Amino acid sequence: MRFTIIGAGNGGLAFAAFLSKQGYNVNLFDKFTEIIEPIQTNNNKIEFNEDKENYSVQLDVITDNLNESIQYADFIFVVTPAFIHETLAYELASIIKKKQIVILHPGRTGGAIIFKNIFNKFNKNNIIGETETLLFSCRKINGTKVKVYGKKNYVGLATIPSDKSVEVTSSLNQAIPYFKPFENILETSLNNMGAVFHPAPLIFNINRIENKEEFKFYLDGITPLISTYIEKIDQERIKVAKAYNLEVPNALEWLNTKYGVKSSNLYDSLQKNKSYSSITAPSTVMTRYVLEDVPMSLVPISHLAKEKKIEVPIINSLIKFASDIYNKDFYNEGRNLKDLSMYID
Ligand SMILES: NC(=O)C1=CN([C@@H]2O[C@H](COP(=O)(O)OP(=O)(O)OC[C@H]3O[C@@H](n4cnc5c(N)ncnc54)[C@H](OP(=O)(O)O)[C@@H]3O)[C@@H](O)[C@H]2O)C=CC1
Ligand SMILES: O=C(CO)[C@H](O)[C@H](O)COP(=O)(O)O
Repeated sequence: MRFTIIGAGNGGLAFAAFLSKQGYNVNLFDKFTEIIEPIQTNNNKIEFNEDKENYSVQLDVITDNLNESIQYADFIFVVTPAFIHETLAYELASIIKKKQIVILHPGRTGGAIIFKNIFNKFNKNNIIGETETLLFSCRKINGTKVKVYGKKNYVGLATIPSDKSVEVTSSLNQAIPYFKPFENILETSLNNMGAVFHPAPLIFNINRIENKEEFKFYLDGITPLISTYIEKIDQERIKVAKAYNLEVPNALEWLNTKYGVKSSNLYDSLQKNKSYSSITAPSTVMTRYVLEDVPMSLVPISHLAKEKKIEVPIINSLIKFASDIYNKDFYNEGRNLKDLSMYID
């Protein structure tokens, strides 16, 4: 199996190193010269660190040429914030080859639909998959090194068409044995925990971020009251999932299955999650925690609710609040997933 990874950021570097270590052929693409240059000048070598495991690998190709990067790939992993999915889908649609499989790590809410609709315009029938979240909790600590704070026990993966989820997951698991087939992309999309964990704490701590205060996002940024608010967002997400006949875990259960954290309440569980203990708050308010997770996560969840006439007042008020603070119209700029029903057979 040959892999192309799009996005040499935190997750892209982690996947590239993980796969290269096992001898897989990996091409890494990023559009920004300043991102790829440090790796090129390091002789294509990147470093992976997780706990006591530390290794260095040499990538086959690192490039800012998308066409070159995908030439021989069986799997194309998109490991970027969801706000560039649409642009990327157009770029890929014109050059992708038959049988190449695209996997979004993650799709956030509805990423695979965005890709599928754009690929359809180009008469491309490639399988598109999306995961519920990124396998790794990780950060690049310099231009060539990634630190992995934790790996989920497993990550749900679904494809369009949905009857390919099992086959794609089992192929991928030969290389990365952490994926579990989900029913369809509605299940991955409604298990999007970024929607639950990211925007609210970010907004409630925005003054600290503007003041350049360094603090731990999950440990210090989520206090008991903020945690209670997060649970309300989570309850609305679960209500929406129920309207689509889907049972999704609540945030507490999710932390337990993904990270093995055991606790009776969400605040305590977030505090106890070792994978979260080192994650610092973003250094700027222009962060994916809002710019990705409001328009690409909360907004499509809100649209899914509207479709089923489900009330999600807290999610809607958070979208409005974030829009007012950021002086944007996230609701209208975000994903609306009006074609969803075509893809959840
Ligand atoms: N990192 C983590 O622990 C987790 C991440 N995720 C999700 O995984 C996905 C990937 O995350 P992560 O790897 O951390 O993302 P990064 O922020 O590291 O971004 C990945 C790559 O995309 C590039 N990028 C960012 N913005 C743009 C843009 N506007 N145009 C073109 N390229 C851009 C980045 O470049 P640049 O560096 O210049 O911004 C970077 O090279 C996201 O959806 C995220 O929410 C989910 C759970 C955990
Ligand atoms: O458990 C997760 C939800 O997707 C992430 O791993 C967690 O949110 C940490 O990653 P980040 O804060 O970088 O998104």
